[in-house]
Amino acid sequence: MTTPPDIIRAAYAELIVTDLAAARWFYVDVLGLVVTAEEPEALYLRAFEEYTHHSLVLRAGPTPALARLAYRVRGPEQLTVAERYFAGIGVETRRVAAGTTRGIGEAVRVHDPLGFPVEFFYETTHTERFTQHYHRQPGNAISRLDHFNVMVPDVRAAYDYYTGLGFGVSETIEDSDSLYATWLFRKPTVHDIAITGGDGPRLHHIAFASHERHQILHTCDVLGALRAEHHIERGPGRHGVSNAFYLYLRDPDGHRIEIYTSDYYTGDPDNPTVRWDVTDNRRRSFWGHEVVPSWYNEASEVLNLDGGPVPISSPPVHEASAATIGADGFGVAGTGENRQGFKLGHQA
Ligand SMILES: O=C1C=CC(S(=O)(=O)O)=CC1(O)O
Ligand SMILES: [Fe+2]
Repeated sequence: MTTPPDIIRAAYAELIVTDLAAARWFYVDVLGLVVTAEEPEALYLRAFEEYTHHSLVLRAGPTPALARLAYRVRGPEQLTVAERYFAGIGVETRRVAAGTTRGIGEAVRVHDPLGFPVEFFYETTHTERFTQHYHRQPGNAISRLDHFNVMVPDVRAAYDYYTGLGFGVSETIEDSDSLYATWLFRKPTVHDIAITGGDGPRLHHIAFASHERHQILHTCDVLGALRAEHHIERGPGRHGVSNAFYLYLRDPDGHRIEIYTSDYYTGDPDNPTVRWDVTDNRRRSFWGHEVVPSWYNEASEVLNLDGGPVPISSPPVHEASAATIGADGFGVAGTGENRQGFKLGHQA
């Protein structure tokens, strides 16, 4: 196998939204993201600390979906490295010209082994960093994109794929015979990508980071004041995994967005992996709050490199799921066509 591309970090995502005006209200008016560029069918948004052209593209389309996850690589020469690596593992690989996405240079796009549309790029149009433009920043100012979270039927296969790309493993949720979830990084924080077990390939969420917990709490107050509290899905709260203070929102199309702060540094080569037992009810919510079932079973479809939907498959039903355990939040009673609803794990 050839050398993998030198990935720096999770850099941007492109989401398909069915009502661009409604999405603009959510991401710009409510969350305060900065509009770098605006077209009749697309918005290019960035957070206050970012100087690359965008970290989120919202593109109008018929069905809500993830069009692309994009990682920035360390230099233009890494595009050829990426082409060779992904061709070597036998996945569809395409080089696209500069400007295929506004503000992004030449890039390599792949339909990765997990079924996700992923882009690797280096060149990007620089924009003004608004880090100290406090006069522009709302009370819930978001600083930067932090990570992607993807839902896949085979967590172990995703773990192997991403560690093969040179990602470090910061945390896991596991028991003696299963890996339920894992968090992997290239930048020296807890993760650039998290893997959640479930029907997939689907996008679980895109996460942005704020500097302060009060900025996250302000988003909750803003949504309450606007009578838009239904956009709050889970939290605010403190994660066990990552230690971050979190809030999960659903945008007008149902895409999940996390706002997150206070995780930790992982940049030393001997950074230890934190392994959570799946029955530890503090793993997802450190204060023991139950996780709402929608967080475990709803996620966004993904598109292939031609913009068509990618078929979804289900994970094998874990024998432990037949019991009511904290098997990562819920067990699925029964099997096959007898699958019942979901059982929430017992909160010890
Ligand atoms: O960013 C994250 C950090 C922690 C968690 S969890 O709910 O604590 O597992 C979920 C998450 O992947 O969104
Ligand atoms: Fe997250």
